[in-house]
Amino acid sequence: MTDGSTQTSRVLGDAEHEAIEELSALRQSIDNIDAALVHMLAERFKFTQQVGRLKAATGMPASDPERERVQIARLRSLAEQAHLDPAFAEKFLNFIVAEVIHHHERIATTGTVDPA
Ligand SMILES: O=C(O)C(=O)C[C@]1(C(=O)O)C=C[C@@H](O)C=C1
Repeated sequence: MTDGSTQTSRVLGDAEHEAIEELSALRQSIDNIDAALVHMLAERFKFTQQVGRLKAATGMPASDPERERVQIARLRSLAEQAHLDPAFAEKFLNFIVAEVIHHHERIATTGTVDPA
């Protein structure tokens, strides 16, 4: 067919094809970053479990609000430099630290972070 509507739909088809290719490439990079985040978080939790065992063995409290204050100030500043919302960076750290504190408490009471 040579009418205008068929021509329009062929051009749109090419644009859609390019958009799908671009979306796929962007998603590959997002998947790589998500994988890196999981690996980095796994390493962080390995270290915090060592901290939990140290704190439990020596009777130190699970949480350290002064340390958290310093971490939040540092991450907010890094986030600003990186053009990431500092409020999001703070929420993200708080979310992780809350889980770490649960782990510390479980280590102190049961000796392990594994659920009973
Ligand atoms: O540094 C500590 O004392 C920790 O227990 C680790 C950690 C953290 O995940 O960064 C967790 C809990 C504390 O309140 C402060 C920091």
